[in-house]
Amino acid sequence: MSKPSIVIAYHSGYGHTEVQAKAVAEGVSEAGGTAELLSVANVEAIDWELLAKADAIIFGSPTYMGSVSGPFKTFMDASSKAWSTQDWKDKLAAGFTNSASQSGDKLNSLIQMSIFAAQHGMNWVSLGLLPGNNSSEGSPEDLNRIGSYLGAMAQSNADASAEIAPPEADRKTASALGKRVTEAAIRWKN
Ligand SMILES: Cc1cc2nc3c(=O)[nH]c(=O)nc-3n(C[C@H](O)[C@H](O)[C@H](O)COP(=O)(O)O)c2cc1C
Repeated sequence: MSKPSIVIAYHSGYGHTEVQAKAVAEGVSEAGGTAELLSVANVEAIDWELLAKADAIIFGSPTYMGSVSGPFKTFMDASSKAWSTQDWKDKLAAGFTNSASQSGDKLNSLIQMSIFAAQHGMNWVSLGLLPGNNSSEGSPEDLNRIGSYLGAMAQSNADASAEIAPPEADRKTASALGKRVTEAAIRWKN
């Protein structure tokens, strides 16, 4: 069986969400998938063919003003052409987001992505990790330290560069999402 093709369609204004996207890609490769990083920053340059051929699409956006970023929303709206022909129907989907605050209303971005995937007839894959850092035994180094279920969340201090933010725990959480989607895609293809 050929390797599942997983496209990571993301926007990142200042590089932090791109770090998360690259960590997702690492998880995909580790689990035996082919990861393609696709920036959607320029809607005119999006490779729609690549998306149409993927087994799974993992969506990623920073949370800006409590929702997905403007460029990511432009990509969502431009995908209405693929929606009209149901190009992405029955593919797997998942999502990740990053913002400065611990919450920062990141959940809203993941909800937007999951509804977007449903409109395309896709099957949403959750994060599949228990929450970390939620007991006296926990620590900020825990996997899923922010305690998300719908997708992978990351938090980047507003004054920290993408060299150091988001921190390692959030990068590992993003990799775990890439791994989970790839494993699901292998089962889905069988
Ligand atoms: C226009 C704008 C709006 C933002 N809104 C939020 C927000 O609603 N919640 C939050 O926690 N952080 C917010 N932030 C902070 C970003 O989410 C954070 O800096 C993130 O790491 C940026 O990711 P990027 O480097 O991939 O663009 C906002 C930043 C910008 C530029």
